[in-house]
Amino acid sequence: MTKRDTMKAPPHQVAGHQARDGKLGPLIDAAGHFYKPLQGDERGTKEGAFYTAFSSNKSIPDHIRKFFPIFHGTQLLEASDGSGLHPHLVLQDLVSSRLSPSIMDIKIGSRTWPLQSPEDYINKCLRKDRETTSLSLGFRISGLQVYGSKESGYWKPDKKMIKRFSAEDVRLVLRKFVSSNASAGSGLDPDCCFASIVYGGSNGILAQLLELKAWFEEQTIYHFYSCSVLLIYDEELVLEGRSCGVEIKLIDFAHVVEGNGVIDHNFLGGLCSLIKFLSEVLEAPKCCTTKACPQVEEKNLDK
Ligand SMILES: O=P(O)(O)O[C@@H]1[C@@H](OP(=O)(O)O)[C@H](OP(=O)(O)O)[C@H](O)[C@H](OP(=O)(O)O)[C@H]1OP(=O)(O)O
Ligand SMILES: Nc1ncnc2c1ncn2[C@@H]1O[C@H](COP(=O)(O)OP(=O)(O)O)[C@@H](O)[C@H]1O
Repeated sequence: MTKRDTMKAPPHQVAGHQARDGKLGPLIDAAGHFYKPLQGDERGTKEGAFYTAFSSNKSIPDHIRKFFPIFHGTQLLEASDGSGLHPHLVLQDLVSSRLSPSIMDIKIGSRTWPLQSPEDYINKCLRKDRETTSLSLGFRISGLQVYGSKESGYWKPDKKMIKRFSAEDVRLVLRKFVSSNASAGSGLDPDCCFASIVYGGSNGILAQLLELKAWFEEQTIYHFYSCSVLLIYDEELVLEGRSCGVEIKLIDFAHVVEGNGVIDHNFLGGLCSLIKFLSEVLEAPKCCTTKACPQVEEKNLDK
């Protein structure tokens, strides 16, 4: 059996290029590695160069480094599209240790392209920024899945639907992401059962985003265009009242450029906006009364 035979497309990928229908996309192995193929043109090289420089940059504090996937170098592997050997970034698989992960990919920044990009690329990105909430909110949802139950599986809206999300849809989806009744086509008002444990608390997503924001208020090394924050939690752990599986991670560094002593206002602005939206969910949680959230209540009573 070759190494490629033991690999598969990531079952929990929520956005980006996918290894299906003979296309080039990421692969995972059973040892917890996520292999991202270097994209053609200069994007792959740029992302590889970013990971290499970032990994050895001593000025990155550990409490910030933990928000980035661990980088294990590059490897030549049989590509998912059958085109033969292709260089892949070997990254930490951020979700392999989870049973039923709920994940959201949020592309940060009202501008997703660096100033020095070619004109046709700028036009393409500008169109997407205008058609989505990037320009109006400073971020856009690129993909998501929310775990429902063994029976209902995941709510994973398709790409076309996600691209049409308005600001109001984003508000709703951020509530659904932490609700126990967020299944497909569910017309129910999201119960936000998990909001306080996933978004709130000292280890929750808001606290982590604020830690990241504090770094962005100071760091002038990099400007992160078209980079995403992944929000990840595992309902199994949250139902046990544990916030340890709640994480944010930054991914997608194909368009990172040098900061040259200037604050990354574009990323920082998007981050502040996202923080505001999540705070609003917590301020009006409409949840976790005994009635609305029996599962959490039962577990807590058992303790
Ligand atoms: O190729 P497309 O049109 O699917 O665009 C990709 C984007 O998909 P989208 O349609 O915006 O959801 C894709 O976005 P997501 O990761 O899916 O949010 C990336 O922006 C990708 O850019 P790169 O790999 O970072 O250079 C984008 O690839 P490039 O446009 O840079 O080739
Ligand atoms: N290290 C990782 N571990 C697990 N999943 C990942 C990792 N990196 C990316 N992903 C998944 O792949 C998707 C696309 O990743 P991304 O790096 O943005 O690729 P692309 O450049 O094709 O847009 C993300 O939305 C996420 O679901």
